[in-house]
Amino acid sequence: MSTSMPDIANHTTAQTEGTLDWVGMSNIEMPIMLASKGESPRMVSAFVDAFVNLNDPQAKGIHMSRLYLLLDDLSNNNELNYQTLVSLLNGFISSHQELSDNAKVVFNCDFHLRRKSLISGKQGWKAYPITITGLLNQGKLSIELAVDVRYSSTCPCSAALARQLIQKAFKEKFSQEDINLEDVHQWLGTTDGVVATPHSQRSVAEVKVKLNAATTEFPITDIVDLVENALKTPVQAAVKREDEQEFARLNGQNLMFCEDAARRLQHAMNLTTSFDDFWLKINHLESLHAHDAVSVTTKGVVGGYQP
Ligand SMILES: Nc1nc2c(ncn2[C@@H]2O[C@H](COP(=O)(O)OP(=O)(O)OP(=O)(O)O)[C@@H](O)[C@H]2O)c(=O)[nH]1
Repeated sequence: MSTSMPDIANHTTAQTEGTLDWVGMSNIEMPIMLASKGESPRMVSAFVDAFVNLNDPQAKGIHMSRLYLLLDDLSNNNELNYQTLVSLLNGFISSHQELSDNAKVVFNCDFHLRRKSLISGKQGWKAYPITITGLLNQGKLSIELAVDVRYSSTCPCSAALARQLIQKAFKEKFSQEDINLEDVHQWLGTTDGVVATPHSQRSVAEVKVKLNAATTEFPITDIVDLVENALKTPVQAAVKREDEQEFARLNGQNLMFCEDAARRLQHAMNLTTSFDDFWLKINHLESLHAHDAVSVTTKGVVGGYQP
């Protein structure tokens, strides 16, 4: 049956000749069983990009269906882990002999983790947007994991300005003679006592790492833990009042410009040897401004990530 069908990709030549860096499909929707370090494999709803290069300047095109079916096989019969990702890339190339020698696959999804509340012992789900990218370029394998971690940042400048107003209100309210501990304590518990509050903002740390050859599992939870421990104020899932109060304390004790957050993370990332390279982008979605405050840094590897 299929022999009588026109096969443009095989039997036609290019109208205009030329090689192409990447040809394939993007945003393929697929459930994927994702394996990651320390977690049981779980089904994620992924958007996948699959590419090979087109080396033959005269060939009409690549065979999209072959890439799709290799992905579909992974989705149906296997789990996505370091080894199956490498096999997939090899399969992309071996299914395109004479046409391609480079392959790339990108998986985008949310990865859900149970996270503990700060004090109350409750737990809740948090979704972390992740991207896993596999690249086979001139035989060289490169696997990258990107994770977005949301947190809260309170502006140190705003905090200092608020403190100044609080000090001023205190001087206006009390004179040397009539300071009474109970009165001051009482007054501090009113909005007149804390006359100004600093602004804080929901913030996003975008982290990309190059996994090194010794890696056998995707270290998603390790990266999330590293970022959240360094920044101290991750957004929360289940929150009772005691958790909210602790969150307020942590915000007050971890005042951060976007530069502070980037340096904290840079320091934490430099302490681990698990990654060949890293790239960080800190986004403070300002509540003072309608624009964001942003900082970017990398490990500084020669020939590695560029800011
Ligand atoms: N290469 C290419 N294929 C496309 C594009 N858009 C849609 N397709 C379709 O992708 C389908 C699959 O192509 P192939 O993988 O070559 O399909 P096939 O010839 O049945 O499969 P093989 O026998 O394995 O070569 C074809 O029906 C193409 O028309 C495009 O922009 N480029």
